[in-house]
Amino acid sequence: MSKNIAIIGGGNLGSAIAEGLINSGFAKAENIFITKRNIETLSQLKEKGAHILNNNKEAVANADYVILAIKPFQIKDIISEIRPSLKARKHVLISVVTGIWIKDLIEMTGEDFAIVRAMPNTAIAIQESMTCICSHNASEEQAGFVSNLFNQLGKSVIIDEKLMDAATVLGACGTAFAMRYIRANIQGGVEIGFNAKVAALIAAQTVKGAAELLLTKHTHPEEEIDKVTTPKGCTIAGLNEMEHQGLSSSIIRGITTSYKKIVQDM
Ligand SMILES: NC(=O)C1=CN([C@@H]2O[C@H](COP(=O)(O)OP(=O)(O)OC[C@H]3O[C@@H](n4cnc5c(N)ncnc54)[C@H](O)[C@@H]3O)[C@@H](O)[C@H]2O)C=CC1
Ligand SMILES: O=C(O)[C@@H]1CCC=N1
Repeated sequence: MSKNIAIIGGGNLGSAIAEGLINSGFAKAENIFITKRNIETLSQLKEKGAHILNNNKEAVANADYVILAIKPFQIKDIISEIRPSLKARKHVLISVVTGIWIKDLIEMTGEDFAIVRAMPNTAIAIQESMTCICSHNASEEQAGFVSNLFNQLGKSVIIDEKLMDAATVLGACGTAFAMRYIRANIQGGVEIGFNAKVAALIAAQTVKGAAELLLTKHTHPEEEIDKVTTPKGCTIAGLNEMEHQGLSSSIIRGITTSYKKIVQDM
């Protein structure tokens, strides 16, 4: 029997999850119940056959798995609103809300629920997310279902909840960090002769190819670098200059600064 999935909050992430689940074939559109206060922007999902609602309780009542994809400041009110429709032995709650811990969710729902925290990134829109997952009270079947769900939307890994802030920085903020690296390549590419469009294509596909090498061959980055660097050649000259200017150090410091910001704010 196919499971019904409610997505509470059809914004950037919520609608991308719905789209990815339908496009991958993991869920039929008719098994998805997605909510938003103003449902007009969800018309594409409606055309595909998903249930578009502005009633969270109705979505929950129809679902087995409930994905919470709203902003952190909204979660308390929304859980109070849907709480009467939640049934402990029926519903599994999946929160992608940044900085909301399982203990916070238990305070809002009570002890009896299977609760999953997931940290995806915006590449979920094209089924290329990296999603870190941890769970509480979930049966093997429920945890397996959630892992399968996120594996349809990219790759997933199970982590300890204490690493969720670190996952947010490396996996979710990481998309922005990678974009800035690509942007710098475009700027450099224009300075050495390409127009911006061609420079953007070369920069993005080169970064994609480099990432695919590591994911496919399971090699260490330095092993791949050795294959590119001709002795006395231009690659090592450029790389060493980047390191003299602090490339690795600035990335490490950016990551640890983001991490300190999350830990201090939450
Ligand atoms: N953007 C990112 O890179 C990542 C975001 N997150 C987390 O995911 C969550 C959602 O993020 P986004 O999709 O980017 O935000 P968003 O603002 O695009 O989506 C939230 C949606 O919830 C809807 N909403 C507001 N009140 C509602 C209500 N009472 N009932 C139903 N829907 C309601 C809003 O209309 C909006 O469409 C946030 O908690 C964020 O921290 C997690 C990982 C990465
Ligand atoms: O910048 C932020 O706070 C959020 C967390 C993950 C991505 N965006």
